[in-house]
Amino acid sequence: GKKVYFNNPMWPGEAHSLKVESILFKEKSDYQEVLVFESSTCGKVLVLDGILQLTEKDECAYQEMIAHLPLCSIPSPKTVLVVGGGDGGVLREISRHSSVEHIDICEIDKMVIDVSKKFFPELAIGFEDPRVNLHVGDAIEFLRHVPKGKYDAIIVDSSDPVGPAQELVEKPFFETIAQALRPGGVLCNMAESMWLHTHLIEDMISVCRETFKGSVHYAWTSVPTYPSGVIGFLLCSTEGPHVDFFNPINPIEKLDGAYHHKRELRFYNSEMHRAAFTLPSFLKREVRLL
Ligand SMILES: NCCCN[C@H]1CC[C@H](N)CC1
Repeated sequence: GKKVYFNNPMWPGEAHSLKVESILFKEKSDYQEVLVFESSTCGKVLVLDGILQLTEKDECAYQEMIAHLPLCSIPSPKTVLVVGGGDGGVLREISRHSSVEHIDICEIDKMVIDVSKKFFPELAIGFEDPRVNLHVGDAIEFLRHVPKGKYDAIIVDSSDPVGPAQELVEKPFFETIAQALRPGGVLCNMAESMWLHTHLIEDMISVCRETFKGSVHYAWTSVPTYPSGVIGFLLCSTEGPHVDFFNPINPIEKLDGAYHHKRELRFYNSEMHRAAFTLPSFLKREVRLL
């Protein structure tokens, strides 16, 4: 029959295509168009406003890295906040940490949560953890009412800074994150592709260097279906007890919860953690990490 392909916009003039078997869901929420389709090669795919968010095949890389890079960098994370992350995948990973007692998640679009529960049960299982407190709303508003120094770790699992997530890369937002973290607390923020967004990364790093007086580092990993096949993370710590992001003080291998929800880790381990912070020379120069 007719070949139907979804084209994920990579950068002007570039796109990554996935063959579509069938469309499973397509509706507009109050914030964006939500699309789910069955692909020929990567399982089910979640798309928001035409931009690929995750596929069943490689979501493990993104969700495991964005959750364990921060949580394995501090001795005993207890309180965690997730900004975005409405598909539940990051929650699934956080719940591997038995030291965690309280998880807040602030997702602006309830349709993303409902769609994930229906089509991505292996991710939405994260919402079943009794430590999870769901807040549906704007994270900027949510963070305004958070007591100073409440969280050990904050994970910003956002979509691209266009549309609903635009404000999540601006300085005021990072300032509210810093005040919500305890001394020596950590932020892990999705930070785009080193091949496509070096100026955005440069801007984010300079804002974070002004805002987080501990340390600021860029890490990256392979997610084949993301633009250019890689995605980055900004790891920041507030002033206080030193955080050595390069050597996990709380290695996942020693956690009993490493095997959780009857699901083993598929991607993250302590070697991948260390490797994630090694950077190509062009990036070191671009973001003045030389
Ligand atoms: N929990 C999955 C969220 C995915 N985050 C983003 C999707 C769009 C990409 N260009 C960047 C990561």
